[in-house]
Amino acid sequence: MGVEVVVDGLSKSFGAQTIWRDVSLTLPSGEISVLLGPSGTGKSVFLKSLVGLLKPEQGKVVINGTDICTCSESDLYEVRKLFGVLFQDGALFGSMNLFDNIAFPLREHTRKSESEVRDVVLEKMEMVGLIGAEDKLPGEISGGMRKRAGVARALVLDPEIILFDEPDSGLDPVRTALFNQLIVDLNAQTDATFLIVTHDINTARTVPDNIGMLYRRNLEMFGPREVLLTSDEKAVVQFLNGRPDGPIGMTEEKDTAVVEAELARNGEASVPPMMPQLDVSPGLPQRAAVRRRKDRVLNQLRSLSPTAQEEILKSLTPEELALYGYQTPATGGWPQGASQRSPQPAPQQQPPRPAQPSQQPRSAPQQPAAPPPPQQGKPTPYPRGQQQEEPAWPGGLRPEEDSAGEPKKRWFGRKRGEQ
Ligand SMILES: Nc1ncnc2c1ncn2[C@@H]1O[C@H](COP(=O)(O)OP(=O)(O)OP(=O)(O)O)[C@@H](O)[C@H]1O
Repeated sequence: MGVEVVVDGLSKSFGAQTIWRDVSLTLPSGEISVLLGPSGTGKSVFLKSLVGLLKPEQGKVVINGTDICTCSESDLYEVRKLFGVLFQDGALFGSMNLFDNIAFPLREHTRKSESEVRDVVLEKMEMVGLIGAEDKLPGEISGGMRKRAGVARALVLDPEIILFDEPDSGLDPVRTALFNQLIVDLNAQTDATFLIVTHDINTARTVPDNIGMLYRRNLEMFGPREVLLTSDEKAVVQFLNGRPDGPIGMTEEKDTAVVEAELARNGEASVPPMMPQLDVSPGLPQRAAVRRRKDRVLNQLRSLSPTAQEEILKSLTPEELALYGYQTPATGGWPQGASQRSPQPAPQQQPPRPAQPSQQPRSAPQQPAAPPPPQQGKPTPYPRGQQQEEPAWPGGLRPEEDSAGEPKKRWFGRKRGEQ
């Protein structure tokens, strides 16, 4: 299983230019996260900071207990071995064929024999659908194939964290959709922690488990996909709809009065409806992260926005609803923010392993409504150590204590300006 990446209070500037400040988020183990944001908001700078290529002035990036912002060079070298990175253009050596490009990290960083190198390279080329193209030069293949070769090279050292910097750049919509499928399939096969930086709205809507957005030098929000994809924040709605009218301008954010005038003239856009998350391709193992995520998100459900709660509950099968102790009201509709927990404790049994439970929103089962139960702890179906109930929305902030015992905010649903 991939490792968790904990980012805490990270700030980065270049001279007088603040790129972003006080960024805190956790990339959950083995899950797919997407980082959105208008051009120039520092997404690539963020990726480089995660691998220690850039040094933020403040904050921590903790991976396997090591803060890579302050650790020694030798510790940083060790932590970097956990990463695979897909750069925008694949970053292949133009004079080497694909086989040698993909073999390069193995020959540089391991003592594998040539026959072992061959086995690994062919295995990874097969995973990305490039078998048969071993002898091609990067200049002889399409942009999509170059990206897949870049992914194969990122995979050869069996990384636990994989970063994708705009995997859709330069790809047509069909190739982008195919690449998105590849990302989901690779996540199922590796169970590594994925972070994707993208501008592609379809990618954001169909691939990740979690989404964040950088905007106005802040992490506007980060959390389960349902939070951002149902958000009515003006910048998020503008971004998801790809509209010119809204607070995001050409270079900087626009004046409030200009935004108001634009929205009054053109009408406010609404949040596009949720799309189902992509399923893995037939014949591949299910993503182990789906089950872990469900357990994690259901544990913090009450801290999320009402619309996100509703979407998350709609994605559960009736069996899962019962297992987690929720049931739908008789109307079949979800009350705003009142995800109802069944008064009956969920049975202690192995959870079902549905084929791909979160793929299609399921129609709400028609059951009698349960009265709102007293809030009480309930064993999780997928226990992973001590987990705590989250505070109820609004705010959605995840209180923790810092070393001075003061409450500290991290993670989900954090909005600009909220303390
Ligand atoms: N090494 C550097 N030195 C100085 N400024 C830099 C450096 N790297 C990035 N920047 C600046 O940081 C800002 C954010 O750049 P970055 O490439 O991270 O944005 P981005 O969100 O990835 O943009 P895009 O979506 O267009 O790729 C830009 O203003 C850029 O000029």
